[in-house]
Amino acid sequence: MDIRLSGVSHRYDQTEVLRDISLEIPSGKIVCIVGPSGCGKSTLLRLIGGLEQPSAGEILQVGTPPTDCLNPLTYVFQDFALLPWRTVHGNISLVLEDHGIPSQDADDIIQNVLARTKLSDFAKALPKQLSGGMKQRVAIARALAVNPAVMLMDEPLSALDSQTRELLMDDLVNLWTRTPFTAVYVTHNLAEAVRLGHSIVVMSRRPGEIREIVHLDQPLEQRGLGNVEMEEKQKYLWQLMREEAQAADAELIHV
Ligand SMILES: Nc1ncnc2c1ncn2[C@@H]1O[C@H](COP(=O)(O)OP(=O)(O)OP(=O)(O)O)[C@@H](O)[C@H]1O
Repeated sequence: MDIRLSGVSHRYDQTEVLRDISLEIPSGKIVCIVGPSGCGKSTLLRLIGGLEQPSAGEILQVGTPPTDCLNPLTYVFQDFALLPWRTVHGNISLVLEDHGIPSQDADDIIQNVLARTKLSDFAKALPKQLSGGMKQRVAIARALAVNPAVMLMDEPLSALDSQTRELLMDDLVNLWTRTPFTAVYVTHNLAEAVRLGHSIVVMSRRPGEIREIVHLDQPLEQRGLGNVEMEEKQKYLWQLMREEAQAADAELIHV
């Protein structure tokens, strides 16, 4: 299933947040969204997820979700959003219980997503026993359990230290390489965007408009640390963003 945004604009009362966003999110690709603080990235994700309706324009789901899809649009948040009193297995089973999946089928799904996220040995652990990186892997496993058409990822790695972030990026690349998934991935971090994005949407400061869409052809598994082509792309993205980020910063100071 693809997602197609056409002429999407959004405002909160007097504040114009997004202006005339037209964008395709093709099935099986990761589309990163970058832009200065407050330019409307999270708002855009909420609009795609149907949590809010755009003030203008439309957002279409084109085609059908994958078979066995329980939830076409599934979020992965920065703060993991795990229930502290439930084990890893219990946190994942919760979303399947919500859909009335029989327990044997649910167990099969949980074993599968735990294996894919390298968490099989931690099924009985509680969130407080896990590192930040492991907690986010649980959140990703929980998202995968519903076999979503599109994962909506709002700065999923930004609460983690830089080494853990690198490891999680490798995990996401491995996960995608084995079974491609579709994601809209909001980040402030340009290194993350060039490591994970098949395309990178660069937004202007608020009201957020698309300034440019940068396409990256190099396969994800070839984009390790020190990759010269990716460093060039990252520099280019920063050039695009620098003025917008400075201006957004100045605007915030004068609020
Ligand atoms: N529910 C809301 N009601 C009113 N204003 C809102 C609401 N949600 C967001 N905003 C405003 O909309 C603008 C865009 O917010 P949003 O969180 O989408 O930006 P962002 O690009 O994700 O920001 P950041 O990079 O800092 O996370 C901000 O000025 C914010 O204050």
